[in-house]
Formats: sequence, structure tokens, C-alpha cells
Amino acid sequence: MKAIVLAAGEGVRCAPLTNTRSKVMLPVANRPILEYVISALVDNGIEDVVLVVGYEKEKVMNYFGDGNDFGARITYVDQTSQLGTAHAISQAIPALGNDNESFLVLNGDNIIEKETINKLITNHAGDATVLTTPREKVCGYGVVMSAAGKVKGIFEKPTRQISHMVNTGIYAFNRDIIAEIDKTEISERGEYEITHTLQNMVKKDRDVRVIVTKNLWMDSVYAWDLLDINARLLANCESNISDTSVVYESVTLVGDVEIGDDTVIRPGSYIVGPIKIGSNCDIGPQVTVLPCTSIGDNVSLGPYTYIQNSILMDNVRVESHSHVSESIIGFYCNFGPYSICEADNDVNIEIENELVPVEKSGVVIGDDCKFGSRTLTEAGTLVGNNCTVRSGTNVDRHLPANSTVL
Ligand SMILES: CC(=O)N[C@H]1[C@@H](OP(=O)(O)O)O[C@H](CO)[C@@H](O)[C@@H]1O
Repeated sequence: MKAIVLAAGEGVRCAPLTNTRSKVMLPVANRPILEYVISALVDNGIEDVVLVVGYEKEKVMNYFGDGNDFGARITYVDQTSQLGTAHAISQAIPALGNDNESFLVLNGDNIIEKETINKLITNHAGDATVLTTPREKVCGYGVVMSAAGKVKGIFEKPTRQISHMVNTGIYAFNRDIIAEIDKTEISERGEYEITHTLQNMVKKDRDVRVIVTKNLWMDSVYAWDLLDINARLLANCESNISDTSVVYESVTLVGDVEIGDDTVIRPGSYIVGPIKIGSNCDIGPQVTVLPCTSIGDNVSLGPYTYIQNSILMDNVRVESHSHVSESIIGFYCNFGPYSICEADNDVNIEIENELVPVEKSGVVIGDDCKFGSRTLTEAGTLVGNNCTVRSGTNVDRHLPANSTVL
């Protein structure tokens, strides 16, 4: 069996993190989301992957190459305009070859477990099989109504809560879906949507089946959702300290801590797993890192810094006495001494002119930002790429890219 993985979209609601890379390339537990999708396929013996790319495609192609390093054979299909999921699939189908075998379709930005894919492969029957999962809140998703294992209706982002079964966007299709995709009309959202194709098939009494999974399926709609995904993935991490790293004797490591090559953890630091720390980092002395934190490569954390439940991407530098909680910090950011990325409960974050309530939130900071000393970035703030925040200032609202706060 082969798989089509959809990785062309931008992920606008994850901005600013997606301003210069697509959502599938955002790191969680120090790996891009898409790498977990490809691993789950390879672990099920699916090595032929057609990757539909578009937005910032070079970053995807440079990282995954021909797929060999990941145990896969990747063929890229360029979806030059993002006209919807049905359109993306139709562009990719020719790359599957002519063997008439059924195939899988997955989103490149959802985390799934190997067993879930196995269940879909082994239970696929009929013309199409839709993988669903129960969710209390279905807002923003496609939802599925079913009876006796058959789809009775599939509705894209309905305004009313008509079912608790979310469409995961993971499917097994027979090749004759191609003819149905070709007939799909443009939706009211202005896209060719595979859910629309499936609904048309249901109406024609074609055999569209449903499989329910209660296994892990995680989607990052907003940037801060990455923290939940990060925590779930770190729960599987095991203690592993590279032989080439140096961990001073007075360092306390509690629980599962992974430390990459050539990283130094200086005296008096206190690190509570699950935590992943990349290669070539310089941590401490007297640094506290608490669960569930991922620290990328070439990160430096100065004396007495405190980091908790956060993602620090590669090449971040946090100077002494700084504090980062519940936050996501993009590549190549710098914080001067005594900087605070604050966290708070029940924060409303404005995204695309909508206020999104978040139970607990810190800040989300894009790439290449420079903070002077004694800066305070308030909970719920999004800072665009390449901003400069001068010493002693507060950031109390979203900053567009390239801003300077004096
Ligand atoms: C048109 C389409 O394919 N919509 C899918 C797809 O939505 P996006 O907004 O394109 O991510 O993925 C969702 C799962 O992440 C699924 O619930 C939904 O039905």
C-alpha cells in the first residue's frame, strides 16, 4: 500500500511560527510534526509516500530529501495553488503508479499512532474508509454521522454540533475515487474538499465506511496546541545521555531526560523530565528546567534561568535569571538577562480577528527576535519574526513581524 500525505498548507492559525515554514515543519519533541507521520507509515511497512507540498516546500524537501534517511521513498508533488484537499489528492494520484491498489491519505500535520494506521489498513473495505475519533468539541473540523459502520453523512466545519465524531482527515481509498474527485464541485469555502467528495458518494449510496479510533490523534490548530502535542510525545521519551555530553556531578536529573551530543549541563542545574535537550547546548550553572520541555540544538541557557513546559527551537539563547513558562520560542531568538515570558490562566488570545480562550498560556515568539534585559512579555502575546524589544520594556500586545519596541 502507498500513502499520500498532504503537506502543502501554511497553517495560518499557527502564525507567527508558520510565517517562514509550514505547519508540518514545526518541531515537537525536537522533530518536525511530519516526521512522526512518516515514521508511523514506515512502521506499518508503508515506504512509498507521495508528499504533496506547496507553501515553503523547499524546507520540507531539504529536510526529508528522497526519504531514504527516514526509511521511506518520497515522491514530491507540487500543489502550486492550495485549492483544497480533494484537489491536492487528485494532483498526487498519478504519482501512485498504475497498480490499481487502494491507498491511504493522511494530513502531514496530525500526530497519530502506528496502531491507528494498522487498524485502518486491516479494516479497509468498501469504496472508502474514513477514520474518525470522538471529540467533545468538534468546532473547526469535519464531522461524521454513521450507523452500523457506514458513513451516513460527512459535513465540513458545520456551525451546529451535529455529531461528536471528528473526521481525522485520514482515509483509505480505492482507486475509483478518482472519478468522484473529478466531479467534486467547489464548496462554499471556495475549495475542492474531499469531505464534499465523500458526502456525494454517500448520497449515491456508495460504500463509505467508518472506523473509530480512541488512540492518540492530535492536531495543532493554534500554535499553543504544540505544547500539548509536545507533552504527549515527551511522555514516550526515555533517559538517554549522549557519551559526548558533559553533565556535572552536582546536576540533578529526575525522570526521563534525553541529552544530545556535545551538550554541557553545568553544576547545580535541576532538570525534571520528561525533557529533551538537543546537541551542542550549554545549560547552566544553576538552571531549572521543568516538564514538559523540548530544547533544540545549539541552545544556551544562562545561570539561574527557569524554563517550564515550553518549546525552545534551535539556536535560542536565554541569558541569566530569565524565566520562560508555557511558551514557544522560535529559532535564533535571544533574551537578555532577567527576561520574562509570562504565563497565566484563562487567557483570551486574538487570532484572525477572533478571541480564542486558552486555559493556560504563555507567549509564542517567532524566529530571530531579540529581547534586551529586563523585558516582560505578557501571557497570551504573539511576537512576529525578527522583532526587537529594547531593555526594560513590556510587550503587552501582539507584535507584527519586524517591530521594534523602545
Ligand atoms: C476539507 C477537509 O478535508 N477537511 C478536513 C481537514 O480540515 P483542514 O481545515 O483542511 O485541516 O482536516 C481535518 C482534520 O484535521 C478534518 O476534520 C476536516 O474534515
